[in-house]
Amino acid sequence: MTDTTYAPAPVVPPTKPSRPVVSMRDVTKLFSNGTLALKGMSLDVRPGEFISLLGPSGCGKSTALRIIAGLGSPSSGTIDWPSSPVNAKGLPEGDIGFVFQEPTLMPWATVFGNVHLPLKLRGQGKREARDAVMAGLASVGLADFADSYPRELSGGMKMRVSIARALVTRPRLLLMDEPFAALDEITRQKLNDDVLRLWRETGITVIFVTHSVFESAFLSNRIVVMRARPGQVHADLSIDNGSVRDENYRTSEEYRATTDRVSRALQEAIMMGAKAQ
Ligand SMILES: Nc1ncnc2c1ncn2[C@@H]1O[C@H](COP(=O)(O)OP(=O)(O)OP(=O)(O)O)[C@@H](O)[C@H]1O
Repeated sequence: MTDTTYAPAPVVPPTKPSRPVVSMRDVTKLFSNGTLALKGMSLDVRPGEFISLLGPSGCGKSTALRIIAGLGSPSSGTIDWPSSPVNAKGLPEGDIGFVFQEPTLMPWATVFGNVHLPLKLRGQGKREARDAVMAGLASVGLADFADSYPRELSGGMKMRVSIARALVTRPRLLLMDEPFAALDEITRQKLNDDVLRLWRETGITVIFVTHSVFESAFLSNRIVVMRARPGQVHADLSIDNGSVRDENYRTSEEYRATTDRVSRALQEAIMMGAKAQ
């Protein structure tokens, strides 16, 4: 008879289920012109996720993002920000950064002035905000351009300023609505790398709207594929493959397999949207 001693089971601390950053429940959006932009959309966004909303034109990606930002309200259903302080209107206060497709910089203000704006609106003068603004500019590689004006910058640099401005208040949630769609491929890849680095360094939660299978598969650990007529969630794909998303990943078999999987889901979504027409 052998005397078998078993190693004690490792003690696994009970994981506290973290509250979602955003919780959408059965959200429908009917615009006054009769367009049903979203129907029955439910989505729980967990802390630290990088989610892409991917889908054909008109499937309601931007509408969903605006509702998540508190910039639009659902016609029915609910939207909650369970982890954020909310103001008297029930909207999350200062906890969400938004980056649009256009950098929307103030042309008359310097790069410093543009990034300072959200802090200025909170009552912080230049001197008080200086460290935060300069740290924000350094995080996007633009510390040397603080005194430049937007007209002196390339498209990619303007977008970097826009990202620094969105992050300067240290929001918990960053919403990005096709931020790189108008940029050339090389600049876009560089900015994809930068966004991933910022996501890793800050632990921020990101929701990223895109039309691009390749961009979504490179960036996200979860892809919500939407379909149109009416806009709704078609598939919710986990892309958490543990791989480091770097230059090697772009040419890896794993990335190719992921883009195939995402492409198939998108094709299905497009076909079902077309049938519904
Ligand atoms: N303010 C509005 N009033 C009326 N209809 C609207 C409004 N905003 C969006 N829509 C419509 O709602 C639907 C969803 O639009 P939305 O912009 O959310 O889609 P999207 O998936 O972001 O599209 P795209 O990829 O082309 O930007 C579309 O049919 C659009 O025309």
